[in-house]
Amino acid sequence: MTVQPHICLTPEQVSERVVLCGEPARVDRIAALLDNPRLLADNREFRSMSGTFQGVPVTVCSTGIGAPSAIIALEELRLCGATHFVRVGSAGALQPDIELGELILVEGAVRDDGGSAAHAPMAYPALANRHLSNAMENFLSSQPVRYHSGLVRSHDSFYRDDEMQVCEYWHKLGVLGADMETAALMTVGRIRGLRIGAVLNNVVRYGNDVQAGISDYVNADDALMQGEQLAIRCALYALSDCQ
Ligand SMILES: O=P(O)(O)O[C@H]1O[C@H](CO)[C@@H](O)[C@H]1O
Ligand SMILES: O=c1cc[nH]c(=O)[nH]1
Repeated sequence: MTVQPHICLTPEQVSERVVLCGEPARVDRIAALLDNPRLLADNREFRSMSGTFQGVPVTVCSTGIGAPSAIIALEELRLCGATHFVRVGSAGALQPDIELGELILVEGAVRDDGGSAAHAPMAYPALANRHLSNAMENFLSSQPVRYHSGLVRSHDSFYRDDEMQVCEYWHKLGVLGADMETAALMTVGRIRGLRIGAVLNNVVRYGNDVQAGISDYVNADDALMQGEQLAIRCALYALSDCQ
């Protein structure tokens, strides 16, 4: 029985289907939608719970902020037998028509992070698994909400001196939003033969203050929490439905 060093889990505890999120507290909110939820481990940024959704065993694990810890979680969960992963994350919009609490279904990610670069040259794409994406699209198109599908940019820092110019650059190229882990998960996941999808909740309007937006999310603003709940349901339906 090998216990993985960071997530502190064994293969006996981990399901094939996993929901990933950055924030440890979000693990509890995701597990609240599972039957028979139970805490598995809580070490550093890696909090994990398990349960079932519509009869399908699901593990939920937080990855912390940024590519390095996301890759650690992904690799250790893979070594425990996980195969299908959906990231339920938050993002800042890079387009003005994306409202707070609206979701971005990620087709692929710009690899502007350092973690994925440690695993593959930059010419290698970061793409979502089409089965998981189709399942998420089926779910979202059945809901009375607006959502967006396309590219996001994964980065390593909000606090660059040229942050505004960087956002404008990717905005002009039609990228929908920014997060910090999706590109690394999709790159490393693809190399390892895993299925990776991502659905991101917009917590910052394009051009608005990132720190204020993230603070509203931390303070459980209503629209942002509704977006999160929808993203969680979307991920769980896709994981329980997808081959
Ligand atoms: O809300 P999570 O899933 O952590 O995602 C986003 O929020 C964090 C930054 O505030 C980064 O991890 C970014 O990717
Ligand atoms: O603007 C934002 C908000 C959340 N996460 C990001 O990476 N960027």
